[in-house]
Amino acid sequence: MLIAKDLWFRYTRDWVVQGTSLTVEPGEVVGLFGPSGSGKSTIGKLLAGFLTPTKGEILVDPRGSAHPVQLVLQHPERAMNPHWTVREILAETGASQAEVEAVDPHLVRPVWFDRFPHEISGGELQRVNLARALLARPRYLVADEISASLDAITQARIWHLLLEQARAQEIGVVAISHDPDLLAAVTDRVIDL
Ligand SMILES: Nc1ncnc2c1ncn2[C@@H]1O[C@H](COP(=O)(O)OP(=O)(O)OP(=O)(O)O)[C@@H](O)[C@H]1O
Repeated sequence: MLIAKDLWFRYTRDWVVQGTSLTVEPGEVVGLFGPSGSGKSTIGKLLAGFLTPTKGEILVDPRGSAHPVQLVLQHPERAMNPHWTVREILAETGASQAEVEAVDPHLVRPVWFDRFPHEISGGELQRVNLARALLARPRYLVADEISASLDAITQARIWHLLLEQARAQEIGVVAISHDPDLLAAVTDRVIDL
């Protein structure tokens, strides 16, 4: 279980996260909804350990994973070295070549392995980003607006692939979005900030 207990956080003087608590079960998909500036991305970064709460605590059952909570962001190109091929980007997780080549071909098409990020589309690059997060064998995945800049068909495809992997590997997912229709379609329940 991923448990956040009474989280408080501020970057400067004002509190951005004020006493948020949540739990995510293995395999559960929980939505985080709220208006712009309500602290959704900050909570995502706290859950993934990119930020440390000013008050409160986060408890994670790692179940054997060295990186139990992975964060996937909206702009994959900002999270990747543009001079690396897709193969090198996936191997950054410490995965062997055999593990990289065993990635679900529905998620990463083998013809992309030797291409650079600018040689595949934005939706395809987001699939590589997702595959990289999954190769780290997370128990929980925080998906922060991962499909916000994609067209409806690509958005549906990404979520279908993510949910399929999450179900198969019992990964708990926190889906951050300002789109209530998307959250209704992909989550088991939604926390409204
Ligand atoms: N690095 C930072 N330094 C200072 N303030 C920040 C920083 N990052 C975010 N903030 C502020 O924290 C508040 C919450 O931001 P956050 O990005 O968590 O909100 P959000 O709900 O994800 O918003 P959006 O839906 O617009 O992405 C905002 O008022 C923002 O200006």
